Amino acid sequence: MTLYPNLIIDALRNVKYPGNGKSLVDNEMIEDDIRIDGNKVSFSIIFDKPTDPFVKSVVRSAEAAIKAYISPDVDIKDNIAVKFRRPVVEKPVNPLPGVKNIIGISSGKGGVGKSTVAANVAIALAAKGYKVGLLDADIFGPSVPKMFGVEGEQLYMVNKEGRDWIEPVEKYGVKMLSIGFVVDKDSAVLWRGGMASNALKQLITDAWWGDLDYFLIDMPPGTSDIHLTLVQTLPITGVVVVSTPQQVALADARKGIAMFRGDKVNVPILGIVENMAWFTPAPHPEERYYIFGNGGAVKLAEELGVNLLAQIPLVADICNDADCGAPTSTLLATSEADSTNPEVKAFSGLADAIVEAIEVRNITLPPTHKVETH
Ligand SMILES: Nc1ncnc2c1ncn2[C@@H]1O[C@H](COP(=O)(O)OP(=O)(O)OP(=O)(O)O)[C@@H](O)[C@H]1O
Repeated sequence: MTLYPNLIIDALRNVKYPGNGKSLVDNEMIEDDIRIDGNKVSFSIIFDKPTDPFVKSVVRSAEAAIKAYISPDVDIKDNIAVKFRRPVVEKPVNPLPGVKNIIGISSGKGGVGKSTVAANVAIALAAKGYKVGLLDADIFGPSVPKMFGVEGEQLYMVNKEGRDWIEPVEKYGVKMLSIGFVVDKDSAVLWRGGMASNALKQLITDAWWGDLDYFLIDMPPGTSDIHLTLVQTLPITGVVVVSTPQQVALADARKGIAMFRGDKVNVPILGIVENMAWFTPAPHPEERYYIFGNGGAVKLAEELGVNLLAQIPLVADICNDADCGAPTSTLLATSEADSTNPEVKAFSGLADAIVEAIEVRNITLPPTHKVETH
């Protein structure tokens, strides 16, 4: 009887691993250490983990297959060694080592102006001289590219440190990427959770964000798998919650805050922004009409013990400027800057309030940790 390794392999093709019904060979469970010495054959079978319930039965089936398909004279009994794949220990790495502060911009409810606030704050911070990044993670309505006038922008790669990275689009001094660049706007919401999460992770970890003072993330409204992905991918320094004065919006903001404050997530709340706090007609800048209610956000902030970072008026120009691809805060960086313009002042004041809240948070609280997956 002449024995050779392929004969052994062919016999083992008949042994199925009960865990998935595929053969030991297809599962790459046969170690490349087959030894033949006369009639004596030895080799190793590799299992994922020592707790695998099929170790014994698989070894017995392999012995039987070799005797059945080659010859009963093969000396195989007790010659099969069992090995286990080494567990892959993931080192906790900081995916954005050059980023000092990561700020989530969130809302309990859609349509309250979260993206408008994120875009204007990012641009205001850049106008004040900070290095700023903005990630539009709102898979339900990625609106930041439109607000920056870069819809349909082609993404480029940049080679740094020996590999290719996605290069964020830079406009108004802000480095920006949007889930809208990689997912068709109308179908994003139909993506299976895992696909959207993976695309988002790529925009965080495979992009060359470089050194940033503030990395803002426009989160989807409410609570979703995407929130979980974000807190598992990044140590978020703090969250800004945007709400309108309506009771329904405030109730949802309260739920959002509870999620971030929960034991499992544990991300500090930097404060609440009350958007569309009142309506001021352009010809009468001193007048305020509280069309969505008055005082609700102030009360909620007090009750939950968080800052009310700013009250932003409802002004047609805020909407028009964003629709035209040049959010109101771009005026801060131009000679058109008008210190009496209430909406420009409101966003500038909000940017200052966020800088201050981050400073206080960094002094009073330990760094946030990514939420670990088990
Ligand atoms: N203070 C404001 N004054 C006037 N219009 C505003 C103001 N804030 C936001 N808007 C307008 O309201 C609409 C919704 O804003 P935006 O897209 O920022 O909301 P959102 O909370 O991000 O919504 P979604 O969660 O659905 O993405 C936009 O047309 C925007 O221009």
